Amino acid sequence: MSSAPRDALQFPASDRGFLEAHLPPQDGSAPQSDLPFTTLTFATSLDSSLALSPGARTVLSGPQSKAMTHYLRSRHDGIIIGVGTAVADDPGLNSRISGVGGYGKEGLDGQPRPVVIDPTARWEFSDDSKLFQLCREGRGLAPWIITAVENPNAEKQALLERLHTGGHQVDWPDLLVTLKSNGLESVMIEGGGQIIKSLLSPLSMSLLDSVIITIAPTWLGEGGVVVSPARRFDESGNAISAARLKNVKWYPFGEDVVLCGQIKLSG
Ligand SMILES: NC(=O)C1=CN([C@@H]2O[C@H](COP(=O)(O)OP(=O)(O)OC[C@H]3O[C@@H](n4cnc5c(N)ncnc54)[C@H](OP(=O)(O)O)[C@@H]3O)[C@@H](O)[C@H]2O)C=CC1
Ligand SMILES: Nc1nc(O)c(N)c(N[C@@H]2O[C@H](COP(=O)(O)O)[C@@H](O)[C@H]2O)n1
Repeated sequence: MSSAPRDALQFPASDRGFLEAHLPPQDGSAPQSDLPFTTLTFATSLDSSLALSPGARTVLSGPQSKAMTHYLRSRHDGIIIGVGTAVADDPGLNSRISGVGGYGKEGLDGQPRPVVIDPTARWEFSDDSKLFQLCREGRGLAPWIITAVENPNAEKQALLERLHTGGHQVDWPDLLVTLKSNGLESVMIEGGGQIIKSLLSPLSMSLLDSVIITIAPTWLGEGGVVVSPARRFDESGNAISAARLKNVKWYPFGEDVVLCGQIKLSG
């Protein structure tokens, strides 16, 4: 066993139990599907903001819920973010839980595959980008980038055309099926605001198996990156809620509260 890097996080077994019902099953009991087990997870303020402004990396999670997020990362095969998040945060997107590959264990076992949705290839990554540093240091997997490149080969072009349904909107079912067929049995989607809004649309929300949200006891104030799905209306034109959770459980976690549930699809 190699020694754990200094940024290794502890997430004790006593804290793991409550999450189990909300995570991809480990015992092979997942139903047969072309889709991966998909978890939407992010941290929000009391005024539903993910960050102080679109370009600002903002700490919301306290130490325990941050460790929880890293544990969630170790329990999924992939992490999806939008290019806005990649540009704003220069994120690492690895799991820094002690005992995971690269963190006290040889190899990269338990490390999720970072997947960046970047339709116009505007993320200007370099050797210094955190994702690439971690990969070189054996502490994370190399990212996959879902993009439209200028001169793709025929196979890649066909894939991109299938995934993009017009504008820059990814076709979520196609993307998820493609990720599963490339070996990702489970994915967690971290954000940011636009990606979450798109997933919570009526056409996409049924793709979510689990929702795990950290709520931090702070208001970020006006101008934040707000999570607010598009308004929905009933047949009479009256506004109805855009999305709602069922089977809800709340867990106090340090100063934060972690909300777990599933998307309620009807009623
Ligand atoms: N607190 C938390 O847990 C988290 C916070 N964040 C924060 O969120 C902020 C970033 O959020 P935001 O600015 O909304 O950016 P996003 O990460 O949501 O990325 C937005 C971009 O992704 C592309 N995109 C969005 N939706 C789709 C879609 N349906 N199909 C295809 N491409 C799509 C578009 O790229 P293009 O315009 O090029 O077409 C869009 O501009 C950052 O400040 C980050 O810190 C992020 C994750 C988690
Ligand atoms: N769970 C959670 N809590 C917060 O307070 C956050 N700001 C985020 N952000 C997400 O984590 C990414 C950064 O990850 P690394 O620490 O660099 O690995 C960031 O890009 C968001 O996706 N999440």
